[in-house]
Amino acid sequence: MKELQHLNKYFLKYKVHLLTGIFITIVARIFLLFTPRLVREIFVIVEKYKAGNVTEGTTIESELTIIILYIIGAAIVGGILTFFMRQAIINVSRYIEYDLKNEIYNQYQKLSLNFYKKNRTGDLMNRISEDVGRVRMYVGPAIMYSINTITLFVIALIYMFNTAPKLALYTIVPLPVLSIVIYKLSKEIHHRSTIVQEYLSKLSTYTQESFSGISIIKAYGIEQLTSTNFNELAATSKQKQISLAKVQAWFFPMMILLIGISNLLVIYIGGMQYINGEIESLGTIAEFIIYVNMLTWPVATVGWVTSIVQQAEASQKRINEFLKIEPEIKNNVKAHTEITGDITFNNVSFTYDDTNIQALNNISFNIKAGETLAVIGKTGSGKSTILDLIGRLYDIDTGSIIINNIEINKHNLSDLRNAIGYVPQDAFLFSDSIKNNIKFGKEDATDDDVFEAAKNAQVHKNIIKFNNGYNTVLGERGITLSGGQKQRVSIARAIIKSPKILLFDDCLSAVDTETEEKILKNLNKLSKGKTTIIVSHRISSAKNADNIIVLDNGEIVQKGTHESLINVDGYYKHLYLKQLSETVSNQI
Ligand SMILES: Nc1ncnc2c1ncn2[C@@H]1O[C@H](COP(=O)(O)OP(=O)(O)OP(=O)(O)O)[C@@H](O)[C@H]1O
Repeated sequence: MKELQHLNKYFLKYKVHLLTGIFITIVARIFLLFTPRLVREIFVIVEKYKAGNVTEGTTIESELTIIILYIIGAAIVGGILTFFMRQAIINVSRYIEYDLKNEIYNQYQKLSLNFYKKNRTGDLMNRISEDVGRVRMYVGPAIMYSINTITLFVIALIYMFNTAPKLALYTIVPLPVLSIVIYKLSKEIHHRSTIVQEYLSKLSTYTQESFSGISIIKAYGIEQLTSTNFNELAATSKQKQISLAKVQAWFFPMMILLIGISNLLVIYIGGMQYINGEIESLGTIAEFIIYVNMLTWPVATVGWVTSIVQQAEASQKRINEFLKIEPEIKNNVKAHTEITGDITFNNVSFTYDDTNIQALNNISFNIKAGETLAVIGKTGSGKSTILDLIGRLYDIDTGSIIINNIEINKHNLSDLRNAIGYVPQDAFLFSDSIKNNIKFGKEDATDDDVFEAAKNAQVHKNIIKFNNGYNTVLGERGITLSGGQKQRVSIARAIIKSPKILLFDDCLSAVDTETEEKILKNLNKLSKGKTTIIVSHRISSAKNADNIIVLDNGEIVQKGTHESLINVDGYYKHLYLKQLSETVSNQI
C-alpha cells in the first residue's frame, strides 16, 4: 500500500464527497437489512394465525400489508441511497483519475528529450491510460465495495447472532472459502487478461504501423506477408481470449455453488434447530437465507477487491517511477530575462548520454544580434546538435553558451524558448488544419498573419489550390502534403511568431533551388534584426550568411564568409565546386 499513499492528497482534496459517500453507504445498508427481519415477521404472524392465536382475518391482513409496505419502502429508500452512494464515490474516482492523468501529463511535459529516448511511447501511453485506469478501480469500486462489505457484515452479523447464534456461526463458515476461491480466480483472471491486453496492444501497434507504412507495403508488394503476420498475431490473441474466458466461466458457477452450500446449511441446521425447538419460527430460516444471499456478493468482492488493490499498487508504482524523475533541464530563473539574440559558444563540448557519442568538441563562435550564421558539414558532424543546445534541449558538458551576456542556464527557460523559432529537419505537422498548424507558432495570430507567413514561406499558392484552402485538414503526420510543402508550412509556423532567434535545420532540403532562392530572399527581409542560424548541406543556403562555420566530426574545421572560404582549399570550396558543376550540368 506504500505506493498508493501518493493518492492520499487526492483523498484529502475530495474528503467531503468521500465522507458523504461513506455515510450514505452505511445508511443504505441499514435500510436494505430491514428486509430479512420483516420477512421473519411475516412468518411469525402467519404461524401465529395458523396456530389459532390470532382469530381476526382482517387484523392479520392489515399487519401483513403494513410489513409489505415497509419492505417496499426499505427497498426504495435503500435503492435511492445506493444510487447516491455510487454517485458520490464513483464520481470521486473519476475526479481523481482526471487529476492523476493531468499530473502525469504535466510531468511528461517537463521531462527532457533524454527521458523520451529511454522510454518507449507505448509505455508512456500505457502509464497514463491503463495504469491510471487500474488505480481508479482502487479509488472507486474497491473503496466502495469495501465500505459496503464492512457495513453489511457488521450489521448483518449483529442481527444474525442476536437472533440465532449457532445458526449464524454455521451460516458464515463457507463465506471465507468463497472469498479465497474468488481471490484465486480474480488473480488468474487478471494474469490472463494482462496477457490478452499485451496481445491486443501488439495487434493494434502492428495494424497502426501497417497503415502508416501502407505506401511502403504496397510499393514492395508485401501485402500477403503483412496479412499472414496479422493473422498469426490475431490467432494467438484469440487463443489467449479463449483461455481467459475459460477461467471467467468458473466465476459464477463457483459463486452459485457456494451460495447453494450456504443455503443448504441454513435449511439443514435451521430445520434441525426448529425441530429441537432451539428456534421459535421458520421465519428465522427465511431471514437467514436472505442474509446468506445478501452477504455472498460482498464476501465475493473481498477476493476481487484484494486483487484490484494489488493491481492498483503495481500500477501506481509504475506511475510513481515517472512522477519521481527530476527533469534534467530545469528553469533556474523565475524572473523574465531579455533575449536580443547575441549568441556565443565558448569551447563547448557535448556527448549524448545514451549513445556516448561526442557530437561537439570544443566549439567556439559568436553571432551578434541580427546576424546570420550558416553551419555546413557532413552528415553526423554535429550541426543539429548546435541548434538543440541553443534551445536548451540538452545541457552542455563543458564550456559555456552565453546569450546576451548571460549563461544559457541562467535564462528563464520559457523566455528562451519563446524567443526561438525552430524549423526541424523532419517537419512534424499535427492532424489538424493547415491554418492551425501555422498558428501553432502564435496562438493569437490573425488570418492575415497566417497568410503573410505562408506567403513568405512560399507555400501560400499551394495551399489556396486545395479545396478547403487553409482549412484543409492534414492526415496523420501531414500525409496530404509533399515533403517540400511540409517543410514550408513548418517554416511559416516559425516565422509567424517573429522570434528573436530563427533556427533552420536543413529545412530547405526538399524544395527546388528556385523556391529555395525565393524563400531565402524573403527570410533575408524578415530576419532583419533577428539572429538566424541556417544549417544546410547546400552552399546556396549558406552563401549570403554573415558568417559560415564548417563542422567535421564535431569540430569547427573552417570559419569565414562565403568569399573567403571559396578561396581556400577545404571542405567548403570542394562542396562549392561540386554543387556549381552540378548546377551547370543541370542547365546544359
Ligand atoms: N538524440 C541523439 N541521441 C544520441 N546521439 C545522437 C542524437 N542526435 C544525434 N546524435 C549523434 O550525434 C552526432 C551528431 O549528430 P547531429 O544530428 O548533430 O549531426 P548533423 O550534422 O546534424 O547530421 P545531419 O546532417 O545528418 O542532420 C551523430 O553521430 C549522431 O549519431
